[in-house]
Amino acid sequence: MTTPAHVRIFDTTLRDGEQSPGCSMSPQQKAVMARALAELGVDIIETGFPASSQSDREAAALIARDLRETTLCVLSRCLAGDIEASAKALEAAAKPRLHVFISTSPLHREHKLRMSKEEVLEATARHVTHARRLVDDVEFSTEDGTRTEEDFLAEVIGVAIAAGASTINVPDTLGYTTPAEIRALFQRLIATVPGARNVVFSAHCHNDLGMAVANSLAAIEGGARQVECTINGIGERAGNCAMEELAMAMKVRGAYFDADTRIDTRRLVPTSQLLSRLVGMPVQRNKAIVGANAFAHESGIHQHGMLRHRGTYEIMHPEDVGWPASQMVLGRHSGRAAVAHRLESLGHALQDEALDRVFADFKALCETQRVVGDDDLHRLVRGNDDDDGYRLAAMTVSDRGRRASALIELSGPDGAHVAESALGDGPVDALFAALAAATGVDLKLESYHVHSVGIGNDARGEANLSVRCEGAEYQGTGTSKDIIEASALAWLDIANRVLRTRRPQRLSAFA
Ligand SMILES: CC(=O)SCCNC(=O)CCNC(=O)[C@H](O)C(C)(C)COP(=O)(O)OP(=O)(O)OC[C@H]1O[C@@H](n2cnc3c(N)ncnc32)[C@H](O)[C@@H]1OP(=O)(O)O
Ligand SMILES: CC(C)C(=O)C(=O)O
Repeated sequence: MTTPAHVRIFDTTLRDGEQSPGCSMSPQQKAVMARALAELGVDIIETGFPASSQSDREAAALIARDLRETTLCVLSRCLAGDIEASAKALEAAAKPRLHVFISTSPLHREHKLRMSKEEVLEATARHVTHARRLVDDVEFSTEDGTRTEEDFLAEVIGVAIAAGASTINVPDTLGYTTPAEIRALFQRLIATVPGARNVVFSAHCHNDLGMAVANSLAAIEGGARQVECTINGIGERAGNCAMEELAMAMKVRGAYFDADTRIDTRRLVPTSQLLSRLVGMPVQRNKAIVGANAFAHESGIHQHGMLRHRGTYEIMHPEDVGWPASQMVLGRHSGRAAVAHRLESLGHALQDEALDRVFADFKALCETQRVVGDDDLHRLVRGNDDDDGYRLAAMTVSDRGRRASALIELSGPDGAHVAESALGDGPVDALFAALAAATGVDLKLESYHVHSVGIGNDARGEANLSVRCEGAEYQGTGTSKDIIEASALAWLDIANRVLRTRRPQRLSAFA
């Protein structure tokens, strides 16, 4: 048995990731993120581009004081001023790396740099040599390398190695290559460039065609022993190779790649969530590994399989990436097995006709409600002898003046009416405050989206809320021609469920 090759994880969330529009971080935010990345087990952290801003210089210094075990890297163009600014920013680092890059492709040479091949070769030799005089560990990148003539790419890399670079990064800057191409490119470069076997080859793949992770894995197959990636795949345009996906692919398919990383995969979800909070960019629910749906199962056939053996529909354990557990979400696609299982775990061991009746009611409820929660199931077991909670009777929302105001009237559970008004920072804020005052339910809003469903005259606004209340998470939906009313209905959808959970549960007629 061979020992799996170690692939270094070079995290560029704080440099290329930060180039994602709207994702700039302050030096303090970067320091928090850098610590999380070190705890995650990354080998190298690229903290920024010192020549570009005071913030990047401060971040490099702040992180250098804090992290003594991780290699800290900063980026520079082939310009003496950039390299000097980078070396200065790295002064406090225990393990500094200076990263120098230049474009090599014909398009970039001609239109961007306006340099000939000879000038690119000369700049590479001069600036890598300069960087090496200041810092021992120098990485060199051939920007747009995968769109470069291969013989010229090999020549530039040879010059960089001769000048002292110990890591050679070949970026797929535009996310243009394919797995087969990049695998073969790395194999040929490593086999033919003089000195290539004495340095570490690195891949830096962008996601313009959605292939960044596949291309990075293929580069590893081709001999790359460093991969540059970001948390949540953030980065320029469609982003960079997503570290969580790469690390889990290498863990789950370890035998196939015969290579591993030092990533503590149980920290992937917390680190992803930290970044999402720091840059204010939510992770899409269906994102592999770290998306909220990555281990959630809704359809009956899958839930039935999962109940028999989780391996039927899961290739990894949610706990291994930092989620507490898999989720069985009950909705329109769920079947009897999952509903019966959930009912049983709630103390309602129903069978035969009793289960048939509750399951039929469950399916009917799913026609109007996307997700059916435990309180809904309790209610279905009891039969619909209960009231349906608060209903919206009237609503006036005004956004004139300095603060918005809302006046709402609800018909209450016992037929009584309740009216409340409130001010807020905007119409929805005022509306939710009035609803909270009227129902006595305090919902902590986590996300709020409104979108249109249907087309033409049939179009309606659908509001989706995610909230926390009394230690539990809830999702609510409301639909109306008026998006403010849809928001009120979504809010009441949740509040009524919260109120039901507060009532003592009556014994099930069927249990
Ligand atoms: C693929 C990548 O991710 S590359 C890294 C991208 N990151 C950044 O751009 C960091 C943020 N950038 C900045 O703050 C600014 O662009 C700065 C400070 C770097 C430069 O600002 P400015 O001096 O105003 O230049 P500007 O951004 O307009 O143009 C870039 C210049 O760098 C030159 N350049 C680009 N890459 C390189 C390189 N690798 N080596 C040498 N020069 C380069 C361009 O040719 C252009 O030069 P010119 O002004 O003489 O035509
Ligand atoms: C500068 C290099 C490493 C880069 O970010 C790219 O080419 O995408």
